[in-house]
Amino acid sequence: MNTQASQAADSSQLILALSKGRIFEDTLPLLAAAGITVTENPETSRKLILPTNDPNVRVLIVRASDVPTYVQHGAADFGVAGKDVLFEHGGEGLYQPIDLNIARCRMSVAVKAGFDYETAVRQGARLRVATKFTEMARQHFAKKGVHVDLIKLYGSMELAPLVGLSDAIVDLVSTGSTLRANNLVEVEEIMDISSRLVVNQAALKLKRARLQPILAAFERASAQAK
Ligand SMILES: Nc1ncnc2c1ncn2[C@@H]1O[C@H](COP(=O)(O)OP(=O)(O)OP(=O)(O)O)[C@@H](O)[C@H]1O
Ligand SMILES: O=P(O)(O)OC[C@H]1O[C@H](OP(=O)(O)OP(=O)(O)O)[C@H](O)[C@@H]1O
Repeated sequence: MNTQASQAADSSQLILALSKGRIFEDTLPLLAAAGITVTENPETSRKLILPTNDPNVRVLIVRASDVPTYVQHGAADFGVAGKDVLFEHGGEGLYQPIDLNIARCRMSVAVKAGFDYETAVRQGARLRVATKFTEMARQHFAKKGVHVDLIKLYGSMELAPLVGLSDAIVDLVSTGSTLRANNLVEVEEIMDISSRLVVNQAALKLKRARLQPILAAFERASAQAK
């Protein structure tokens, strides 16, 4: 077992997986409610394992889409991940007790202004859809009975319809300003998105005494923030 995984396996140690940016920022107040302060800032530190005020609690800084993988394999005991990321991962090996109501947005279909999406769908056209969220898109269009060719991208999805790579995109929308700035319009909302706490199923049993007060504090703090 590697060092991180063996740290996670030590029942006195708790390892939390977080991504930099909005999830890290929005999780800080929840950690504070559990009496935990992260003592280094991932925006300025190059460290990937951050200490906290509690010598038994450490934070792993990972890509947002990698959080479920670290927790599933027990390299982290718990983590915070968006519903979008969990949907793509599938949730295997993860206990998902709490919707933290942070990083709220929605998953939507968007097209270039002027593209008649409704007519294309009604006429049974085969649509080219660019997205990072291929599982979400696959299920959405299968449910609607729309034939699609999915084009996997890893970011800047908004560009695809502008340069003729796709007819539509499936992406996250919050204020809508990225769509507006790129002359795109939202034509369908697929689902509301927020982030959830995810816990390794073995850690939940073996470290229940350590985890339970933290889960309870997260639950109280996220309910207050609603
Ligand atoms: N504009 C937004 N407003 C609110 N929440 C958002 C927004 N965009 C994404 N999110 C949520 O925050 C999560 C983390 O987003 P973030 O931008 O930090 O990671 P990412 O760059 O999409 O992931 P990766 O690094 O794995 O490609 C997303 O999975 C989603 O649930
Ligand atoms: O509706 P808005 O408020 O404009 O937010 C939507 C944007 O937010 C996300 O990108 P993000 O800011 O996370 O950038 P990234 O995809 O490069 O990480 C998403 O992929 C959209 O591009």
